[in-house]
Amino acid sequence: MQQAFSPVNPLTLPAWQSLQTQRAAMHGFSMPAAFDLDPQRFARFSLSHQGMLLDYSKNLIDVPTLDLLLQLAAQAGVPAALAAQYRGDIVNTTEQRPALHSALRRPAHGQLMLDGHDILTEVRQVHERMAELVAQVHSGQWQGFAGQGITDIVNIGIGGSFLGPQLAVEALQPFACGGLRCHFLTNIDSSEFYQISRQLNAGRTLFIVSSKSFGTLETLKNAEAARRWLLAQGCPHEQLCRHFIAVSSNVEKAVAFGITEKNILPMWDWVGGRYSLWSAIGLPIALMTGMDNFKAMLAGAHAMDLHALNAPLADNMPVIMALLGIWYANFHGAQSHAVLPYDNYLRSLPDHLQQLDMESSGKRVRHDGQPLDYSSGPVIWGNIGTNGQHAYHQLLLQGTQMVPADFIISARSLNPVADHQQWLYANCLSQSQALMQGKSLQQATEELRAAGMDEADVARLAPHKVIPGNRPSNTLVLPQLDPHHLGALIALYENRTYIQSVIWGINAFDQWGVELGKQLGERIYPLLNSDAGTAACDSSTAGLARLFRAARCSSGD
Ligand SMILES: O=P(O)(O)OC[C@H]1O[C@H](O)[C@H](O)[C@@H](O)[C@@H]1O
Repeated sequence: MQQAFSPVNPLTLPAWQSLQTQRAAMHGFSMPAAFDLDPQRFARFSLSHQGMLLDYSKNLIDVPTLDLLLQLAAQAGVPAALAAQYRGDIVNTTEQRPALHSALRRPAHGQLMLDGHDILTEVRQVHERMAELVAQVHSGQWQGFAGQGITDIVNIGIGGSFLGPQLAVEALQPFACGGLRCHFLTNIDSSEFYQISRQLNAGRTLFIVSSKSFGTLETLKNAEAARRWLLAQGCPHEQLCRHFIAVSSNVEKAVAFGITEKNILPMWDWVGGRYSLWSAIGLPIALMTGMDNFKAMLAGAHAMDLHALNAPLADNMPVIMALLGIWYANFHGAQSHAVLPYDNYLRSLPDHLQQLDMESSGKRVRHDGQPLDYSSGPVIWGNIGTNGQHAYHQLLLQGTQMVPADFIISARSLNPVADHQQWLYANCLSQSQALMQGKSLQQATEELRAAGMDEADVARLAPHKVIPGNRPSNTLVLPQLDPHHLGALIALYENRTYIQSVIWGINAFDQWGVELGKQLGERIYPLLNSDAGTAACDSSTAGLARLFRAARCSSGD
C-alpha cells in the first residue's frame, strides 16, 4: 500500500497567499451589486450533477476569487489525493490505513486488491448476506423464540453505527417495505432503553448490535440490557440467537459477547465509522426499504465519487463546496456552518454531518504532527428549514457573526398536499435572498413611513430593522428525495470533507480526541461508589461525584 501524503502547509502555497491579498481587495464587495451587474451570475456560479443543482451564486466571490480558490485546490494536490483515496493508498496516516468507503458502493464487478484480498468480492459477499437476511425477515422465515415473524428491529449502536442509518431510514420512509418498525437505541440512558423496550413484543424483535470495534461502552451495555430483557420476557437462553445480529470488524469480540458466528456481518478497518452506512452497518436501511433501494443509494453515492474524481475542478460540486468552506473558515473567520434541509425527511442530516465533518475536520495538527496556525473545521449545526426561520434565523440575519449556510430542498414532494411544496420552496428561497439582500436603513425608514409611523418612531425603530445582507449561502436542489439522490447527497458531503482535509493537510479519518473522555469515564465510574480516590482528582469532579453518591443514598438505590 502506498502512503498518499507528503503533508503541505497550505500557508506556503502561492494561491493561499494570493487569496489573502484577494480577501483584502474584496473588502466592500456587495453581492446584491454583483447580481445587478452580472445577469449571468446564477448561470456562472451554479452547476448540476445527477439532476442535483448547486447554486453557489450567493457567495462572497467573483471570478478572480474563484480562480484563485481553484488554483489552491490544484496546488494542494486535490485531484491526486482523491485518486489516492479511491485507489486505496494510506490516507489515514496515524492509523496507517486506507479509507475505502468508496469501495463499498462500487458496482458489483471488478477487483480492488488490498493486502492480497479482493475487497470488492468481500463487499459483494456481505451485500449478498444482507439481501438474504432482508428476504428472511420480510418473508417471515426469520422467527423469534415464540415462532412468530419479526415486526420490530432495534439498532443498538452509537456514532457512525447510528447516525448514518438513522438519517437514511428516516429519509427513505416513503420507500419503506416489509412492514417493519425500526428503533435506534444509542445512549447509555436507562430512560431510552425503557421507552423503546416498552413498545416491543420480545418474541417479534430483532436486535442488531452495530459496532465496528465491538468495544463501545454504550453499545455493549445496551446489548447486555437487551439480552437480560429478552430472557426476562421468556426467551430461552438457547433461542437468543434468533434475536441478535451483529455488525462488526471485531468478530472475535462479538462471538465472545455471545452472538452466533453466522449472525455476524463483517466490516473492515478500512471503513471509518462515520463513513460506514454503506457497509452492513446499513442493515437497518436495507431492512426498512429493501435491498434494491439500499443498492440505489449506493449507486447514487458511487456516481458522486466518479464525479468528484473525474470532473474538472471548476465543474466539481464537492470541490466547489469545499473551497467555499475554506474561503469562509480561513479568509473570513467563519466559525460555524449551518446545514438547513427544507425537508422533514432530512431532519437527521445535520446530526450525521456533525459527526462526519466535525470528527474529520476537528483537528489541530497536520499529518506530520505540526500544529496548525490556521483554522480547520468550523462547527456544523442546523435543523429542518422553516422551523429555524422562527428561531435561530434571527441570528443568521442580524447577529454579529457571519454563518455560511447550505439550503437543501427537493423540487418535488413525494407527498404533495395542496400548495405546501410551493410555499416550502418559496420559504427556502426567501431566506437565502434575505441573507444576501438584507435591508438598508433607507429601506427600513421608507417601510416605516409607508406604514404611517411618525418621524420620531421611524428614527427610533429603523436601525433595529436593518439587515446587513451580503451573507453567503449555497442552495442545493434535489429533483426528489429518493434513494439514489440521498446516496449522492451524503457522498457529496463526504467528498467535500475529505477535500477540505487535503487542503488543510490534516487526517480526516482518525478521532483521537474522543478517546480521552472514555479513559476518564473509566476512572470516574468507581468514584461514584466510594470516595476512595477522590482526593487525587479535581474538586469539581470530586464534588459532583459526592452529589451522585448522596442522591443514590437518599433514594435507597
Ligand atoms: O462502531 P463503534 O466501534 O461502536 O464506534 C462508534 C463510535 O464511537 C466513537 O467513539 C467514535 O468517535 C466514532 O467515530 C464511532 O463511530
